[in-house]
Amino acid sequence: MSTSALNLSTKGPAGASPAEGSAAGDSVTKVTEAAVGIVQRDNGMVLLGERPVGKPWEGYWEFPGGKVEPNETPAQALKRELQEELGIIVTRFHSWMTRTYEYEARYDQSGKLITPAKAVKLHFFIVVEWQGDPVGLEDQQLSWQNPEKLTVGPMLPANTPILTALSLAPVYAISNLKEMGEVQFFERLKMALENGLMMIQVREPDLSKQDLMLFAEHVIALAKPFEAKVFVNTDVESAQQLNAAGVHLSAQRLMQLKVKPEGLLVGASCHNAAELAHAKMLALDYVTLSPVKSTLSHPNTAPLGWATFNQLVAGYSLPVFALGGMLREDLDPARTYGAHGIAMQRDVWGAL
Ligand SMILES: Nc1nc2c([nH]c(=O)n2[C@@H]2O[C@H](COP(=O)(O)OP(=O)(O)OP(=O)(O)O)[C@@H](O)[C@H]2O)c(=O)[nH]1
Ligand SMILES: [Mg+2]
Repeated sequence: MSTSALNLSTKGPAGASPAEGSAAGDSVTKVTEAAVGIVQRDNGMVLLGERPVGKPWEGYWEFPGGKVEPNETPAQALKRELQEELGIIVTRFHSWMTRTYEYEARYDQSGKLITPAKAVKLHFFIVVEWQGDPVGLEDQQLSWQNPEKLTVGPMLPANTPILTALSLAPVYAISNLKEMGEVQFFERLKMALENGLMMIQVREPDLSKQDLMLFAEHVIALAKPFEAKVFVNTDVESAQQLNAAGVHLSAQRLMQLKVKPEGLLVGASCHNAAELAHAKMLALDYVTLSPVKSTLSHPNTAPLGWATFNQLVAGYSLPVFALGGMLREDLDPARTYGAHGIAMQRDVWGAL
């Protein structure tokens, strides 16, 4: 059934009392915990399923998964749900983000309650290896989708930021004009783009404002045919003026920001729990967390190490790029410690 045709409203009609009572509809007393699997192929395509008829939000598309049962960890729930719903055995996965979402009650035009208000805490996992071919064992339709160009819908409303997060590639390159010089930098950038680099940050604190704008313009022009995203480490207005995919805020700019700007992606540099909490409150699109290892860029800062990194990002709601002394081979370990990906200023330009 197509739910989009129902003309649903999230509020009861003015003056009408919902047939099943507003107490049942509006009050959220407990939080439902669920484990959700982003089953992802090497080419980035993810598996979506349509919620079956008879379930709340039937007809909406979601990632496979379901409720965490008592005495079960979210990871155990993930494995069980994916076996029950898809018939696959999950063999390798990373815990990714944890987000809470409050669904408002929905009523039809006569005021009858369709789905009650509900709070969910979703534990997302990226599933990278599994046995068997996924089959819709609950009569749900399945579809492999490019998260940036969905051809099915509507998606469950909680999942919009999840799709944005999935549009951020796991390898994030930071410009290094100072050490490489212009000729080598642009040569390596072109090579990297041809080899699949999709996320670039222009970060050149030593350039004048005017030179930074010119440099960023050039990087954006080169990245465009590859649909690679360029984030500029500057103020929001300058990034908007450049028509960059996003802005990357320093920790200082982050802590001064009160509301997330609209119209571009927004990421920020974090180094501690307070900065992570502020980025979460603003619902930014991603953060970097550094320095994980000791790094040439910040020789006097003590590295966090993977254990502290892991503690800081456990249960966090935004995608986190590990930064600081990262090598390309750190991507896998970074993901096992809860990172979305890794950001690099040096190794990425040499190894591609
Ligand atoms: N599986 C799944 N659930 C999601 C997603 N996004 C989201 O808000 N949810 C919410 O998380 C909860 C998970 O529930 P589910 O309906 O899949 O649970 P389940 O498989 O255990 O179903 P059952 O209770 O009918 O046996 C629901 O409240 C659902 O609305 C998503 O992408 N995938
Ligand atoms: Mg389910």
